Amino acid sequence: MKKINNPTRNTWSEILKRPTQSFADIEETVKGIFKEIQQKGDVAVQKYTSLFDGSTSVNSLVTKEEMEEANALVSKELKMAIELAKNNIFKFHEAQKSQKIEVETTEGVFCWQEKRPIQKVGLYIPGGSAPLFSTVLMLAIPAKIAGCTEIILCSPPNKQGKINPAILYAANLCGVTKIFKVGGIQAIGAMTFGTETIPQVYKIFGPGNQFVTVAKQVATQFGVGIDMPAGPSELLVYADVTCVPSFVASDLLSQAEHGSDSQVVLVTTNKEVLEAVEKEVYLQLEKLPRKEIAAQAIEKSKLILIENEQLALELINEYAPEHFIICSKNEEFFINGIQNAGSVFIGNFTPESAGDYASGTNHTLPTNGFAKTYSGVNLDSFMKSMTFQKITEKGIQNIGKSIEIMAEAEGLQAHKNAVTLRLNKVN
Ligand SMILES: NC(=O)c1ccc[n+]([C@@H]2O[C@H](COP(=O)([O-])OP(=O)(O)OC[C@H]3O[C@@H](n4cnc5c(N)ncnc54)[C@H](O)[C@@H]3O)[C@@H](O)[C@H]2O)c1
Ligand SMILES: N[C@H](CO)Cc1c[nH]c[nH+]1
Ligand SMILES: [Zn+2]
Repeated sequence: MKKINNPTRNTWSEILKRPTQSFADIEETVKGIFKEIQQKGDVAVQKYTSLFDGSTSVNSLVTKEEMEEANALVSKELKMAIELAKNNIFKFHEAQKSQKIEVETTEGVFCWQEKRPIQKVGLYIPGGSAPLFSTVLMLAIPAKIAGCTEIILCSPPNKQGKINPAILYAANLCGVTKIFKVGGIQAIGAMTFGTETIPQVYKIFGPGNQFVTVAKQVATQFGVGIDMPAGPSELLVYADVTCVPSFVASDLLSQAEHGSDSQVVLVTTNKEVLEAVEKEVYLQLEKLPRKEIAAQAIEKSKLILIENEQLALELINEYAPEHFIICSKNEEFFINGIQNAGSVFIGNFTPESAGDYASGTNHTLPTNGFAKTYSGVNLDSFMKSMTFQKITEKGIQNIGKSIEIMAEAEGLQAHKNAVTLRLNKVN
């Protein structure tokens, strides 16, 4: 872990750079694969599934038999754990439903806003390095609550052409319509353009590695919506003397183990805290089954000692972490001051893993600084707001003159006429 002592502000952006490849590094690869998918459909998808995932299976659609097999393979214990998580995620997202907003802005002028589900959605479930069946819950539950009618799912197969049974079990439990054994850039391309087998969708959701994330960003150039860039996991912890160093270390390692390109950062004003956490990280790392992956992320991670809490807060807002843990006696200061973070975890007994699995909040969150502008997945991600208006004769009399004047001032006579004709009728 790299220790950094009181970095000056002009060094922050360099220190806080993410260890992933840039958009430009990957864009051309994505565009090449997308072009082939547009031209050759399933054949191109199969070619890249074989190249990147080593699966030569021809049929990408998961069959009823495969679903039944998966159901039998998932243990009762795991099914019960999934049930608890599902209930909490459902409760939190169901509560995000909002009411129709209706306002009579001027007498006789009625404006209202209502939400409608996005009809066709595609969910991407990562499966390259770990089968993230928890992500199925995070995406399919709000999609169902929103009322999306076509919910398809893509996830990479293993070399035997199979998807992890827990992913299939969770998908079935949450009402996913169709599941396809396709991952990476080729999955995003297939959902963007549609193939003979995989339907085109209106919006693509879900996290993934840097290839998936860039592919989603490129997909927007072809008219598909995306939730947000949700790439390699990140965690920033602010800790003071009230923290438990072993807890902090366990949180840092929890995100480091996602991938060698994960990024974890500790910020503190206390040298002893910094050293105690560092020691704990290396102690715990030794015992992890995914030690090699986590070690690569830890090697690039940062331990930042900073002068005071105000500066710490400014640095954290500049970094805009996907996950932000606050372990401080001044937690209110950080809660009130945090402007840019995907999801915030407060106190010694709130591990980030709780949000990853079962507390109820969504774990599909913006990375790479996108927390400055994007929200994490929530119920509204699966809906659009539509506005409506109805104007009475009295209403057009009340606002018509203003519209005529404004239209004339913009030089748009036809706009003015649309009002004048009506005013002539009612006056
Ligand atoms: N931000 C979030 O909300 C969030 C949530 C969960 C997971 N994640 C992140 O998701 C990621 C999951 O990554 P993963 O790799 O395990 O699974 P993945 O499913 O995202 O990616 C695997 C796919 O990547 C493609 N691929 C691999 N190497 C390639 C190459 N050289 N060129 C082109 N394509 C290639 C393959 O097609 C493969 O199917 C992790 O980085 C994790 O941190 C983020
Ligand atoms: N931490 C990930 C989001 O960055 C989500 C996840 C799923 N499973 C475990 N973790
Ligand atoms: Zn995680």
